[in-house]
Amino acid sequence: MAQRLAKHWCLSAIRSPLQVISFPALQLHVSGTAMRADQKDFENAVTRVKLLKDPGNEMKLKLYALYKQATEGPCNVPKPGVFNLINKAKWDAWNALGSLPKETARQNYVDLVSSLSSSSASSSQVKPGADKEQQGSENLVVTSENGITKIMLNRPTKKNAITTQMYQEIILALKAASKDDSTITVLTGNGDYYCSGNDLSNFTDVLSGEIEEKVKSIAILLRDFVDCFIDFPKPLIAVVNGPAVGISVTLLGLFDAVYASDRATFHTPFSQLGQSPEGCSSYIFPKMMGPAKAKEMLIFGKKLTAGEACAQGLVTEVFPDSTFQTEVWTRLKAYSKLPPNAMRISKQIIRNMEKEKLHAVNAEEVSVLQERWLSDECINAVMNFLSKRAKL
Ligand SMILES: CCCCC/C=C/C(=O)SCCNC(=O)CCNC(=O)[C@H](O)C(C)(C)COP(=O)(O)OP(=O)(O)OC[C@H]1O[C@@H](n2cnc3c(N)ncnc32)[C@H](O)[C@@H]1OP(=O)(O)O
Repeated sequence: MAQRLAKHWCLSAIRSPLQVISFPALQLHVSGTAMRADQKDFENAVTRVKLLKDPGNEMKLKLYALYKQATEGPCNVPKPGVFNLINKAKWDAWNALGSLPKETARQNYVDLVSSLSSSSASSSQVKPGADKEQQGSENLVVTSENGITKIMLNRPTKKNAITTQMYQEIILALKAASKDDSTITVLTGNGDYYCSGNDLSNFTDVLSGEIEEKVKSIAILLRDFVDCFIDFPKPLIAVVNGPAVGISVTLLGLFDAVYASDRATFHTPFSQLGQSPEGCSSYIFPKMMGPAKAKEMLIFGKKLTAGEACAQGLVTEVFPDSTFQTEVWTRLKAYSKLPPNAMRISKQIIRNMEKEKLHAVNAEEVSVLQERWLSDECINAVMNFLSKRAKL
């Protein structure tokens, strides 16, 4: 099964064969190689590359070619047939490296990943300063105004599904918000959905290396991501503008207030996806709503309406969709004027009782999920979702 998935993932790494087939032969010489990359640097780069924002087909081919050259040496496998577009493009890229020594390929690979990492990190850096500051990236818009930092998921055509790049950007945005001069922080979505959860294609863009490594790097990312919510020091409010799925629901237990439109629904289809709960929900949900209701959601995937979620304690208050934004933002503006230190201290005293426990729960949930992601049940469910939408 793992092999079947690897094949599927590798194919989906290059989605547009016509685009890559015209890619010119390349002989890559990245400059700035004063420091020689050792095997450890190379392995780190292989792990890091899986967390990068999609660099595009051209760059993927460069990375692929350098990886092959660094690990196997010059290309000496038969050229794929003319109709095998994807593999032919990959073969061409590798073959174009000629007799480039393995060590140089390894160095070039490490340098290339470093340059991609720094450009992707700088595009999501949060800058201090002006009152209405626009930060983040295309998929995550961060603004700060009138004492409120707003982090908005901005991928409405994909129902705000969270990519690995977005997880990293949210971590950076939360870290910056914890230090900026705003009083409260808000997470919301753009468009008709709040968030459709984890982007299911996060598991598919394997360029090279083992699936197990990819899963390991996503597990580390997930743990860091949830840790940020556990440790966030200021009042954190979710403005749930529409349906919420998966991790966007489970995380709500770590917020200080959850305001929902009456159009919102709350769905955690983990069993359907062959997965298990995260976001500390396995601990918080039973405490919050009682074990019976929590299990209906987390084991059987029962979808709740906003009214039901409010009755279970997951949502603070529900507003009619027609007046949702006006009513909620009026409320938030008033909260943002409360004394910030008092709010932080009150949050701290409540959170500190449980912080250690929450970190332990997070670690345990992630470790279970890491195994789930490699299970037949999970692989089949993800492939099923993606294959229905495949455009190739
Ligand atoms: C760091 C790792 C964390 C791992 C832990 C997290 C776990 C989870 O979050 S589990 C939950 C995962 N999410 C889902 O299973 C939801 C999957 N999506 C759907 O079921 C549906 O798309 C929908 C109910 C959210 C919306 O249905 P509908 O109104 O019919 O709209 P479409 O299905 O046509 O979606 C429009 C567009 O958006 C893409 N999309 C939606 N959700 C996701 C997603 N989670 N991942 C990737 N892509 C998603 C969908 O494919 C459509 O794209 P196009 O076909 O390109 O238009």
